[in-house]
Amino acid sequence: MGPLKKQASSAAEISQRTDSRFTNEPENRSESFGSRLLTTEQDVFKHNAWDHVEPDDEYIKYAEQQIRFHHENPVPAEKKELYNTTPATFWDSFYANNQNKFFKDRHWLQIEFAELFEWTTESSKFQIMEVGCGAGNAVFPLLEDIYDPRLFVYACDYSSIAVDVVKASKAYDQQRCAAFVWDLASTKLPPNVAPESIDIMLMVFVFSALHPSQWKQAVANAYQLLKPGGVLLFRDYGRNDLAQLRFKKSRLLEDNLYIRGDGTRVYFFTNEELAEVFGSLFEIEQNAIDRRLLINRKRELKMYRVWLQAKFRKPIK
Ligand SMILES: C[S@@+](CC[C@H](N)C(=O)[O-])C[C@H]1O[C@@H](n2cnc3c(N)ncnc32)[C@H](O)[C@@H]1O
Repeated sequence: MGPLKKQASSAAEISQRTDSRFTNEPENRSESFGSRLLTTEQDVFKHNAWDHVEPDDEYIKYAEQQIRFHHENPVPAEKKELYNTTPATFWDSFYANNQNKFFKDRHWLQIEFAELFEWTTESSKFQIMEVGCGAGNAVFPLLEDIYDPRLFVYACDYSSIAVDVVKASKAYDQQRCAAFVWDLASTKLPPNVAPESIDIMLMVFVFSALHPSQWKQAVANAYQLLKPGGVLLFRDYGRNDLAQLRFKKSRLLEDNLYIRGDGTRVYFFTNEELAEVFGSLFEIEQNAIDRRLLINRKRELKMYRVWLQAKFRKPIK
């Protein structure tokens, strides 16, 4: 029997999945990756956004120019260590300032990651774990949308303030979820989660906060926590996303790794990198680019957003 769930959101509800500084996630999406297609270039300034548009030559030139500029103006050498030694403290300050007011709820999960809602299990439990849960913008919609008593959700983050925010929510129910501090790049697994016990792991805009030297450990941790046959659902920034190109000087830490104004790190991935990093342990079920062209109609400006979405399955031994 599948989980008891609230039915797929209405168009109005889906349109609530609006932008945030981090994601600019598509609005009004009723199917995977959106469906407003630009068929003739003459139409481009008729709407605010188009799906699946490849960048034009002008943008490609702009991208190359910006990346060159970033390399000519990196983070000053003496500051690099600060950002890499205690990255969680910057997220702590972020949540101390913003609490749960920053991110929008991730209601698009029902469309992009239907696995979260369509499971069947013979066992008495179905366990979902979100790593980098932030203020709970994925966890709480999941708990609300899936009523099944067999569901248990682990929500962890390396920012203890984020975890406090989750625990302080009225929707936090200890019978149905557990929030705790854990660093995805740690060499130790979380003591309260049994190895090979997780059915689905969710990583939404968290992998980009790691330093590339931490990727291998993070992937190994995810692999160890997932059940054989379990799946890791991934969404994060893609290479040459507008958020990358817009960085000013003194923000580039390393190739494609930047420091935001608030000190948090962000990396911009390619599909090839994901295939290399996850493919060594996981079967790749999806490794897709979600592109969206945003239009400033008044200024006739084109802005390209790029996200990567992937599904990595732990093989059954
Ligand atoms: C951009 S926010 C996304 C939050 C949430 N996933 C969402 O979509 O609303 C990234 C989150 O990942 C957390 N994070 C970054 N690196 C982490 C790590 N190594 N281990 C655990 N959490 C981490 C940050 O503290 C932050 O809460």
